[in-house]
Amino acid sequence: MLLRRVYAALGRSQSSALTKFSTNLSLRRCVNRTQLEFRRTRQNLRLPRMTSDSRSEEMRRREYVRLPPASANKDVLLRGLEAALGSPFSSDPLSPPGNPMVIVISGPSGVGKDSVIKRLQEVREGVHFVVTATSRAQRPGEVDGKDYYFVSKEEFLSMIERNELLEYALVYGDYKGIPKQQIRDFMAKGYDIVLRVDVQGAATLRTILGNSAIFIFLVAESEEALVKRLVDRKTETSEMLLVRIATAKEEVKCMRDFDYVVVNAEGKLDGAVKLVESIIDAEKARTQQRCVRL
Ligand SMILES: Nc1ncnc2c1ncn2[C@@H]1O[C@H](COP(=O)(O)OP(=O)(O)OP(=O)(O)O)[C@@H](O)[C@H]1O
Repeated sequence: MLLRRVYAALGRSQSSALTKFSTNLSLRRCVNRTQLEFRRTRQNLRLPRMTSDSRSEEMRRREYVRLPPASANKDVLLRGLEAALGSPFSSDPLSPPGNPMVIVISGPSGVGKDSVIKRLQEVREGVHFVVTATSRAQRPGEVDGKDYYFVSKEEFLSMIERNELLEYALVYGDYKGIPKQQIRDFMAKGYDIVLRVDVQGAATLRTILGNSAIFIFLVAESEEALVKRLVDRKTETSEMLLVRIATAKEEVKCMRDFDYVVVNAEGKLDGAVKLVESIIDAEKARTQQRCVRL
């Protein structure tokens, strides 16, 4: 229909004249393509050949729609083009609205998950880091609703029963889980959601969310760098370090199950955060947006 209008506005003679005299190669290609598409559309839709009635209607339209010359006043030219096309130009955005998304950040212990997320929240607006619910006792200095949602074991079990958790795990005798409602609430406000889980948690989330979420695997630049970082943190005993390092060696093998890998190199935290931001931006530019349903 639109192509027919264009043809009506141009008229066959003008159309071929445009093709003949256009020195702009891309415009010529565009015109050729338009003509080809018009022919194809006609064939695909099996549009009826013009009857004498429809032909006279086209003739009438050609008389009414007189395109102003390109040298005309811009407003006049725009109105003329709109009239020829039969509808006003819309100022609505042409790109799809960037859906709020769920970003799962995982990686071996000590790689810098907390550091990257903390920095990401400082430099980027519209990102909500989901506060995990836990049945663990509150430690001095921890803030309820900021570090964790502290709930009793009974409360946690009833949350499981009511299917209120996206994923949960029993870690050293304490429950930890991701409340679904918090994700729904913030997504409804347009926030992108960041989840921080260990590698096993990420595998569970992949089963639940499939490709609707983005999975990012954080790594250090080398095994040696990771070990040094863990040692420097001075939060683990030698035995705990041994377990964490052995686990990390296994976890790195899961990298291929993730969508992206981001290197958090020594002293280059901002570089890693920038790359995470670029991933989010690129995902927002996808023509086929991921869509999380909980
Ligand atoms: N790019 C970096 N360069 C140097 N040190 C870093 C970098 N990123 C993080 N660190 C440091 O490494 C240590 C571990 O970081 P962090 O606690 O964020 O890791 P994590 O992956 O959240 O660990 P865990 O899973 O054990 O909680 C911290 O002392 C942090 O300050």
